[in-house]
Amino acid sequence: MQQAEDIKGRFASRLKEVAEIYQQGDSQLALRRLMDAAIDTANTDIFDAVTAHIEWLENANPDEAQNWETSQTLLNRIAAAGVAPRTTFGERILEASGVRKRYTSRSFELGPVDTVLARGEMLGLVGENGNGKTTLLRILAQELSVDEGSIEYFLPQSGNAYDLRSKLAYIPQRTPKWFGSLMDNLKFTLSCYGVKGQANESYVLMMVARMGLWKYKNMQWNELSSGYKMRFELARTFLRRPDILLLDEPLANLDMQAQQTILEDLKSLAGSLANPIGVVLSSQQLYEVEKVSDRVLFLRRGQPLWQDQRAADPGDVLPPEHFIIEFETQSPREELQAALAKLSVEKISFNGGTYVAQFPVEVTMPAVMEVLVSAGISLLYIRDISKSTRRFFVQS
Ligand SMILES: Nc1ncnc2c1ncn2[C@@H]1O[C@H](COP(=O)(O)OP(=O)(O)OP(=O)(O)O)[C@@H](O)[C@H]1O
Repeated sequence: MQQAEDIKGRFASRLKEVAEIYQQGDSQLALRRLMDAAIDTANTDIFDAVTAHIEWLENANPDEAQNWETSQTLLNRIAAAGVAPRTTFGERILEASGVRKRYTSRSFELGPVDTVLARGEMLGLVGENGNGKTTLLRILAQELSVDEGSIEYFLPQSGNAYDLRSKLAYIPQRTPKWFGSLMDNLKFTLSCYGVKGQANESYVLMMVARMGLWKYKNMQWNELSSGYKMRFELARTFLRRPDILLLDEPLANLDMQAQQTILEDLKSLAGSLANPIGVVLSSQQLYEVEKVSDRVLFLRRGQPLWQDQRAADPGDVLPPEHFIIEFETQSPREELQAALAKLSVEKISFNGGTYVAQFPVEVTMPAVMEVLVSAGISLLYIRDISKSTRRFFVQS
């Protein structure tokens, strides 16, 4: 009961947030958030109203005021329809303990990996090529067996291996080619779950709109770019309503803008109020993944390093022990060392074109900037990586 009241309150505040985003003038983002709320209603009349709105936006090219007026009516309808939660946000759905896998032919060993995943949570798996990300994802997807350790899934009605597999969605790095139109493929997927007729059409169109595929709905596989192929895979996967989504390098071949949009979309779809899911995604795009993930696991030569190595539970985030920056400069190294010595620099290393400097934890970015500027050192780039798993990349 308490949970239902809580979700009602959160739904209302999400709708309020959408209205605020419209008023701030970011109508693209507002529309995506409006669609997330619409999907949470699980109401096909609402889906039809939203897709009619998308069609109108495409054809009528309204100004901001007209757009806001019709969007507001839609928001009121979504508020009246309400949210129908199917699962509980935040409950633990996966627990891996002491997972190990060996490939003796390559003398590669993964693990031991211990981790947990909750509904609505995103776990980022980062590391350079060949460090075991795909192996771990495939183990979590039940595609590979473990040599040691165990994985427990806490999912309803997943008593046998087939039921469990239907609740886990794994999107590999290279997805297979499909035939026919994008729309027909999505309709077929949904019909396999027993959704037929008008309800099928309404739900698929809603998902097509949400994933930014509206203009591409009649296109075929070879007419879509890598980014839109990934969007199609995500649409198809979300129609299956998995409990756990495992994605291998979904950002590969995408430009920066497309990477950001996919990550934000994943985050908000995972955090759905009606149907929150757990997401694990692997990537080499460390900063982008860190921005949206609740936790990050860094893999180096199969060994897991958590964002916070001192935490008893991988979910805990403790304050950093050092202040660490990464930067680029063309100034001489001696000048740099002399300037940073004023802040009791503990370590300076040069790694792949960038410097990394470690200081006592009380040092701040403005203090660093001040000593560098007064020593006449010009910077090409600077970033605080005290909390980032980037510090593991540079310590190897
Ligand atoms: N089926 C297999 N048999 C033997 N060795 C394998 C197998 N699959 C992967 N490996 C090896 O295990 C190591 C980890 O590979 P994995 O694909 O898990 O890493 P990754 O971090 O996902 O890298 P990538 O992004 O390149 O896939 C690599 O050395 C790889 O060559």
